[in-house]
Amino acid sequence: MKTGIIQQSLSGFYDIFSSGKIYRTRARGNFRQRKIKPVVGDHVEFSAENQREGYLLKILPRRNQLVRPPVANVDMAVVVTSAKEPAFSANLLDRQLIALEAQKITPVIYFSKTDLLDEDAYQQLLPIIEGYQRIGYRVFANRNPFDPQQLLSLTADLKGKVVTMMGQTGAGKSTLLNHLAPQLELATGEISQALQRGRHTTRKVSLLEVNGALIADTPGFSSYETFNMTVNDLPFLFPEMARLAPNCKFRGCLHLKEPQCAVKEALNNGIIMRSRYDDYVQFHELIANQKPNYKK
Ligand SMILES: Nc1nc2c(ncn2[C@@H]2O[C@H](COP(=O)(O)OP(=O)(O)OP(=O)(O)O)[C@@H](O)[C@H]2O)c(=O)[nH]1
Ligand SMILES: [Zn+2]
Repeated sequence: MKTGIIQQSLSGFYDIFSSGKIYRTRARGNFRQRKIKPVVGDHVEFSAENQREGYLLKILPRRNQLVRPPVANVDMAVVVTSAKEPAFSANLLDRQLIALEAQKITPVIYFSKTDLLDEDAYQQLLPIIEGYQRIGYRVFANRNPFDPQQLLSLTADLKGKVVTMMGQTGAGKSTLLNHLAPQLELATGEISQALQRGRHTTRKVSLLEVNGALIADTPGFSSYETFNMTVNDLPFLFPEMARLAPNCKFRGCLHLKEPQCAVKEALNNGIIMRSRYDDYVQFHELIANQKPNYKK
């Protein structure tokens, strides 16, 4: 018995990465009767005499699972955030960050198009960059988005992880992938095409090996989806607020109107970014007013 990660799922076959090799397997008969369908990124047990005909035996518990693209056990997402064209939006960035926090996927923030900013505009971006760094996020925001040193350290962060790209259309996801993996020119050509194609087209999903990382060849879930967390979970998806919550007078403090709230105090002392807090309040209201779509 061997263990590995499903790299690609294609008309009934599952290609599995295991100790540097790829094994083509099929699901065992009894497997199909169960409800659970293997997806790319699944950690699995399988048996194989050779690399061409093996059997997928068992899916190990999933840490998380994305629907678009269908990938399990995603470790990290690169949030490609445009500094200009389209203009930087802290609100959009925060939406993406909480969606990732909710799934326990580590965000990495990569600012694209910083080369298009004039010096004044770049200086204005610096406190924002520092703000996100203070929260604890890894932020890449070099003046030159394709600075070789920056690309190397991003590559180092992704190494050994299952990664998906995230970011609004036009942010520069495929451009970044092309820079991370110029050696994959053909494959990344396919990526660009795949990204151009409509979202409604079903296509195969695979994890591409890029400098030791496994990167989903289609971008991650959209941040425009409805918020699928509760108002009580929301404060925990802002790490800087979650850290302070134990100091609030009330347990379960939502940091809104409650007295002796450590988060509000930190906000007034300039420790918590105003834009983050405003987004928190806005998301809270959106969730509170959202009609549950899973119950009839
Ligand atoms: N100057 C500059 N242009 C960039 C940068 N990143 C991307 N672009 C340009 O922005 C446009 C959009 O980039 P893409 O990589 O296609 O964006 P995407 O996020 O993959 O977009 P979708 O496929 O629509 O989701 C292209 O014309 C890129 O050449 C950057 O850092 N600097
Ligand atoms: Zn509070």
